Amino acid sequence: MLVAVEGSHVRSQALAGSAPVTGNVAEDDVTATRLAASGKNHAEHVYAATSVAEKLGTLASVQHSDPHVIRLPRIMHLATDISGDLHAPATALAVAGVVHPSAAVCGTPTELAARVLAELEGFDRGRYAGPVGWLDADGDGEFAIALRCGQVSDDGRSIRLFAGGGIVAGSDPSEELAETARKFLPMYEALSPVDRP
Ligand SMILES: C=C(O[C@@H]1C=C(C(=O)O)C=C[C@H]1O)C(=O)O
Repeated sequence: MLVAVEGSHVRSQALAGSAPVTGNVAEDDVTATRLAASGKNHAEHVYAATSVAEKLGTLASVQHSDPHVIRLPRIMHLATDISGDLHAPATALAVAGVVHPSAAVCGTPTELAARVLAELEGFDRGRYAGPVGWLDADGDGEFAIALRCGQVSDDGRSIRLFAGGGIVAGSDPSEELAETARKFLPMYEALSPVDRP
């Protein structure tokens, strides 16, 4: 979740550092313990959490939890909850505009990382990692990052899926590729012609 604003209260959850979920609880428990103890994943996570806390810190007095593991159906992540009270009234949209893009999707420092990615990636990210959410008439609302989605071609005959991962010193290219492939699974399943109950 990128940002939620309710009155003067603001919160965010930074996710970065990943490991597979198999559905075997005992195996996943071991993986979660390893993820929480992994120096490389912790370093990656700190970049993401710090970037959110710093950006939010320009608008609010913030506090944050310790990193903890959250499990999704196919993947688990290190998560840090960040919250605070806004110094001055701001809408959820305005806060999202300040916090996005965080290091989790763009790298850090933001401007330099965005420039380097534009030079090196060799393709247009399109709507990758765009914030989506809602906003009410008072400015309260909630925005999440639309990650691991796809864009249907103009002729409606193909879809291009996007997913990525945080690369830090100590990242192993083949592991990062496997992690990125895992991030596509929900979309593959949603798009699969196989009937599911
Ligand atoms: C960059 C993506 O995901 C982000 C990167 C993660 C990671 O590298 O561990 C985990 C969660 C997201 O904050 C993506 O899915 O494209």
